[in-house]
Amino acid sequence: MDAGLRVQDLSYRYGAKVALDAVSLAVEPGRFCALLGPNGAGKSTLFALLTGLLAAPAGAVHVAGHDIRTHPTRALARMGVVFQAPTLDLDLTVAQNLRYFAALQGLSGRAASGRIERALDRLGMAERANETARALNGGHRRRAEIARALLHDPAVLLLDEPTVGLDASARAAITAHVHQLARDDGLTVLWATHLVDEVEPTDELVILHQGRVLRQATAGAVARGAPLTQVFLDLTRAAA
Ligand SMILES: Nc1ncnc2c1ncn2[C@@H]1O[C@H](COP(=O)(O)OP(=O)(O)OP(=O)(O)O)[C@@H](O)[C@H]1O
Repeated sequence: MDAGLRVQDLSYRYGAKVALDAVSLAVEPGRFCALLGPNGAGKSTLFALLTGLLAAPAGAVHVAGHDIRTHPTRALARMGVVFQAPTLDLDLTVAQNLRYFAALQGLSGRAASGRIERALDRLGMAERANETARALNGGHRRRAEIARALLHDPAVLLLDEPTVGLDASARAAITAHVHQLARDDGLTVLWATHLVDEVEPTDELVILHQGRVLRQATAGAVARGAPLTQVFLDLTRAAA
């Protein structure tokens, strides 16, 4: 079974506004793919299509081999999602937040406890399980959300600008954790961002601008020895 993520010729428009124009990309298991685009590039629209919140009139999405259009339940069962807007209940503890989500997935009792423990451990959050979400800093809240997205053991993890609003050290820690999840656990990761410093040279890189894919290769191959920030600015300016 193909555990990766495949997007083929995906297009979407809001009225007359074209938000995505024939976008294709593929991410293999164990790979971290940065979807890099300036504001308005179409990243959130792409995420909405990948998660079934919007339906694409054209194109196809396969999650771990399952077509989101014909087998949405199977496709979504293999996907973990961290949306841009925070969604923890601040009055609950970290563990309670995760237990609530586990219950929605049909997991309870010892099975849920084991998964919660493992997921928190993967994000370096085990010792914070009994703190309320409100007591956590922004970085730890984000890590709790990522742990929650891993509870049902997805093959594909989508994160939509997960470091928005975090300070530099929290950003670096979260970016490193998610790279490690791809590398060590074989997760397929799609990480949307407009911040070039979150991309490592060996990452897959998809540069999205005004709904179109401008480049797709490893970050090192896209940069070709130049600073990636400059390459990104030059590409998006030239296509403006
Ligand atoms: N509901 C909507 N109605 C009309 N246009 C929309 C709507 N949502 C998004 N757009 C437009 O579609 C394009 C893509 O927007 P989208 O939010 O997907 O980009 P983004 O890359 O996620 O941007 P950001 O980084 O600012 O979140 C933009 O030009 C945006 O103005």
